[in-house]
Amino acid sequence: ESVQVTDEPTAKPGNALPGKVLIVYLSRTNNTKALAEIIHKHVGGTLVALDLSTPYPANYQATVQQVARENETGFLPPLKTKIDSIQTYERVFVGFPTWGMQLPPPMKSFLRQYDFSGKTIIPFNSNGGYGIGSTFDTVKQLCPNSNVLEGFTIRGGSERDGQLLVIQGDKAKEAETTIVTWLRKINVLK
Ligand SMILES: Cc1cc2nc3c(=O)[nH]c(=O)nc-3n(C[C@H](O)[C@H](O)[C@H](O)COP(=O)(O)O)c2cc1C
Repeated sequence: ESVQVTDEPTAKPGNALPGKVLIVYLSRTNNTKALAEIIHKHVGGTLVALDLSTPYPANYQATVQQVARENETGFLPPLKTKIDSIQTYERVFVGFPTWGMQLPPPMKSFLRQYDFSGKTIIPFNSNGGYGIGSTFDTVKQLCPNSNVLEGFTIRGGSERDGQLLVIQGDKAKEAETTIVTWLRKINVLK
């Protein structure tokens, strides 16, 4: 089962808007997880890692090939993670890497599995240097009755080139600064 962490923001308490927040992220090499933790520090809420019933292979190339097949066939991998009382959340942050220039299949599973009507959806992304691809557009397509806010994207690792967790140390501090600027711009932080 995934670990769920619920608490108030640790940074500048009182600066986050009222309303229950859920932060759900998919992360293989922990770059997107680092972004999720920064958001959680400032906004609070419930932090949840998206885990699969059957994890992807450890091997990178095997994973790339499996994801390509899943994208071609529209296969939605079953999730181990279950969210209790999703209807109680007003704002849902969804974090994911770019995989094959698309939204990773497990995040497609998540967005298809629950009803996000009337909620605010806030995407965030890390990628290997090729950008968001179609990921943000797919989030909008899968949440037609939600208010999807401007997303956040940053360069993360490049597993293909042996770069795993990059968003740490000075890079995590830089990411925090740009994330806080973005959260203010989209009016999630005062
Ligand atoms: C299966 C797979 C496919 C990927 N495809 C892309 C891609 O199309 N474009 C890109 O910029 N990065 C791609 N990447 C790199 C990841 O987006 C990047 O390393 C990201 O920071 C990983 O996030 P994570 O550490 O949270 O797993 C891919 C990585 C994996 C594992």
